[in-house]
Amino acid sequence: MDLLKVTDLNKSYGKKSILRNINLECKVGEIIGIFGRNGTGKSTLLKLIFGTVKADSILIKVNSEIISQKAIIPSKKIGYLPQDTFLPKERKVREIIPLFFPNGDDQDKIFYSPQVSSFEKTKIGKLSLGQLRYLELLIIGNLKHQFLMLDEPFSMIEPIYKDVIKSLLLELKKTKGIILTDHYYNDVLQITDKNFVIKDSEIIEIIDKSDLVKYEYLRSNE
Ligand SMILES: Nc1ncnc2c1ncn2[C@@H]1O[C@H](COP(=O)(O)OP(=O)(O)OP(=O)(O)O)[C@@H](O)[C@H]1O
Repeated sequence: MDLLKVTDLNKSYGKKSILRNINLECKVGEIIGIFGRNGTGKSTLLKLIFGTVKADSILIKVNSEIISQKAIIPSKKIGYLPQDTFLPKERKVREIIPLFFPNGDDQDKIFYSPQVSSFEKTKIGKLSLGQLRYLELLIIGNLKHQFLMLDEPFSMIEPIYKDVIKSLLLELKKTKGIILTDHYYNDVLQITDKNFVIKDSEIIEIIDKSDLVKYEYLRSNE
């Protein structure tokens, strides 16, 4: 199984240490959840692994191959779902899909995915937040990357689409490794294989929800 290994990751902004001595691994077939209070560095961690924020130090390996931060995007080994939408509002869904997938078979995979026929004629700007996030995940998830960094895939999503997105992520993990962060911890914990919390710039593996209380992400274990 392919393995993404991040070691010796350090990031500061000015004198403020955001992430210190972070080591993290993700295998194809795994979904890893990252928790942490606002501003603890979750988005920064994903951007560092995707290469769009420069680290003070970082070693990224896919299997035995070392990949510099600059080489990550061209390598097409790691995909990234940003917190904010990246699709143009004025275009219809069915116009967008061929822009990402020139090949007809690849396009069909998206067009025939659950729910897509119900909104393929809609403009991106008119989609519900759930439809939009699901479409973004379908696009990112069907590109060829072995690993995906997903920043808040469930944020503001209505329950029906949360379930559609969870099913999609469980399907994607059969062929990819996924690292995601989201404050919707119950949804995250339902689909993850391993979980971590970032606290005081360090990353700590957690076993269950009670650890989220222990590390002061949650107030009580409800
Ligand atoms: N370009 C930047 N310059 C200076 N500080 C920054 C910059 N980007 C992020 N930060 C700081 O780094 C810290 C981590 O930010 P980050 O967005 O990674 O947090 P987060 O854990 O994803 O938060 P949230 O849960 O609110 O999304 C914050 O204190 C933020 O203010």
